[in-house]
Amino acid sequence: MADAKVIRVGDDYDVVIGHGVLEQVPSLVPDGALRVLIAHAPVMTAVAESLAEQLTARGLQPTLAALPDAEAAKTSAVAAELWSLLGEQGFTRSDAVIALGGGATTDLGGFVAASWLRGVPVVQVPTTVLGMVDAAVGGKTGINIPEGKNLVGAFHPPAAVVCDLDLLRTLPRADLIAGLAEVVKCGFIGDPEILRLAADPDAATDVDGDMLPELIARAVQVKADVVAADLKESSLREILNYGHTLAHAIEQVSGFAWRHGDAVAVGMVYAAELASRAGMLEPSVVEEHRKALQTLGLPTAYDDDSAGDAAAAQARWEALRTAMGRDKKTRGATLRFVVLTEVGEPTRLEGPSEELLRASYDAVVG
Ligand SMILES: NC(=O)c1ccc[n+]([C@@H]2O[C@H](COP(=O)([O-])OP(=O)(O)OC[C@H]3O[C@@H](n4cnc5c(N)ncnc54)[C@H](O)[C@@H]3O)[C@@H](O)[C@H]2O)c1
Ligand SMILES: O=C(O)C(=O)C[C@@H](O)[C@H](O)[C@H](O)COP(=O)(O)O
Ligand SMILES: [Zn+2]
Repeated sequence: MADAKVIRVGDDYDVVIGHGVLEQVPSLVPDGALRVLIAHAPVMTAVAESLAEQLTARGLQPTLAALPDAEAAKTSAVAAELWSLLGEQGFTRSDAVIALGGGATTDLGGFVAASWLRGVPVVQVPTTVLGMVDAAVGGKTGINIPEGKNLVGAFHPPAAVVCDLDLLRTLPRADLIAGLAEVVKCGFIGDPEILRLAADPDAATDVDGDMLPELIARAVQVKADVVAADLKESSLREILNYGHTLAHAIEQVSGFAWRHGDAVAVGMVYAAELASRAGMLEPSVVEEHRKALQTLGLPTAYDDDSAGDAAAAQARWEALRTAMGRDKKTRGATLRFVVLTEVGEPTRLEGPSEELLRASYDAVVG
């Protein structure tokens, strides 16, 4: 096994990043656990079974639960099924959950751990780039409801996060690239060196090279520094939500046909357009967003499918505008956006006018 990198989140837990680090998972299950739920993405069944064997060899009692794929896992029905399973199996407060999969799996697994007996330990084992750099780190857990994305959830920091880069070998390229949107986000909000490194798309997407682990580690470091200072998003943590106001609306309105990372890419261009039109950001930095994202193969425009139908286009905008009103940064009727004044300098834009919201949207509609 090549050297693993370990990033500590505050005084709380480690994020282990490297090839072959999956074997560390059993030793990271907190002492005192007897029963361990492995909630996993369907594609991770073989990995989950092998992990279960390792846990059994250590005297633990694993239970496997294959979740529905992707966003279909993040529902109250799936959470309720797992609560029943934990109840049937007699999981106590010293028992633990392992979430093994992409961000949807770690969000759901984390939420079940947060809510079972008001909180049992969770070891997060992300298997997508997005899960490694973002979803599994920082303790935001949650599910979707018909009214919106991530509207129910809890802050529940993990006991450990294990990012085994070997698992990325089977990840479809489109999902790998979507995960890089959150890496680019970290470049724009906190570590501009990421943007320089990510300008080489071949290196950035090579699972066996040195660049992807470097990008993953840098993005985790940005997130670790932020959540260590402001776990519950009283203020600073909002910067991790850069691009997410429109992104979550796009995901919701498309019925989750859009990948989260792809939507975040468009959402960042939208936030940059807003800031530029509000006189807070140089237009050249808006173009820098488009270039950084397009270089990696990420979308920078939203195709609203209205094909010249003005009424359909207006209805789509209204649906997105309603969904943006449910963003967690909104206060009362006031929309609040994370925007930049320059690369690496995030701030907030509060209560932009409807005209500004719409003009910036028109600038990102493909
Ligand atoms: N809690 C947070 O802080 C946070 C941060 C960012 C994103 N998120 C959430 O994360 C979710 C997006 O995560 P995602 O992009 O990982 O999507 P995902 O979990 O839906 O996974 C994408 C696809 O990849 C498949 N997959 C996962 N790992 C694989 C592997 N190693 N090989 C082959 N296929 C694999 C999955 O089965 C799925 O079909 C969204 O729900 C988003 O809201 C949460
Ligand atoms: O960790 C955070 O804080 C983030 O905002 C990270 C985001 O990338 C992530 O998508 C998060 O789930 C969004 O949270 P929400 O509070 O807007 O639902
Ligand atoms: Zn995100």
